[in-house]
Amino acid sequence: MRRLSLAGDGRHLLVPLDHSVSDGPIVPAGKWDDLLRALVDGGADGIIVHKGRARAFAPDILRNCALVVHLSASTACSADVHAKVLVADVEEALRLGADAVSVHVNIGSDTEARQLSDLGAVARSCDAWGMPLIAMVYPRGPRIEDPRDPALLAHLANVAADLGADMVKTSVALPVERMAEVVAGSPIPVLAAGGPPDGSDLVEYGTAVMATGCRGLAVGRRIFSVPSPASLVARLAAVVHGDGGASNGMSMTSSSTFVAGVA
Ligand SMILES: O=C(CO)COP(=O)(O)O
Ligand SMILES: N[C@@H](CC=O)C(=O)O
Repeated sequence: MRRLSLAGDGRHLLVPLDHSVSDGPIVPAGKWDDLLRALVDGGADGIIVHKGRARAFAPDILRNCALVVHLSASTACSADVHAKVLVADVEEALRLGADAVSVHVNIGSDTEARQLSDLGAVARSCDAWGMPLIAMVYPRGPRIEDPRDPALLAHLANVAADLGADMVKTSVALPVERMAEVVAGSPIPVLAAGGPPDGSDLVEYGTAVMATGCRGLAVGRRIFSVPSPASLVARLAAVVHGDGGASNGMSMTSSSTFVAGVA
């Protein structure tokens, strides 16, 4: 777990890059190494990728940035986009040099039961190998009325903890201040997933989220779609690791037609 926090303060700035499976290319194929270098230079604590992608970049590119191998997948083309399935296992992640693995569970989806079973099985394997497990547990599907409800999100954090995850990554409550209730109800550290739902300033949002007691941020498209990811990551890393970040005002304009938007 220490490898997931460069400052050793138990806080984490993770950059999920699993969108290439769910939604399509996030940057041109030839730009992946540049993106990774920018994230590392900016001070990201870790990246989250699928197994094939982890094989595709130079092993030394991450230096002391942690590698989290994501074990779940679904695509936007699916009849049920919320039906995540396991596409890799802990042993494969170990062979790739992963510092942790992540599993995605959509609570409230039609396939929730199978996804919970998958999380339990991966947790068992993580326990056997001493592999840290991040559970991405989201309220998504036909039975979810308010995906930003703090009580619901606290329930999800407990699902993650009780099934054996070391950290839970989930949606942020609205209003953001009420994320403190989720954190207070969670036996394990909570990572806030995604950027502000209204598309507002990411650094200000991250500051407000960290103030609720979240142990870190996991932000993908609001980072990889800006022209200068390194400087944005540096500002977010400062927020996460404690000095509150530099001044706001960086352009959040998307640089391309690749995956963009907010969670
Ligand atoms: O956690 C995430 C993907 O795994 C969040 O990604 P975004 O920040 O792009 O919404
Ligand atoms: N983990 C996310 C991927 C990017 O948004 C998801 O599958 O929904």
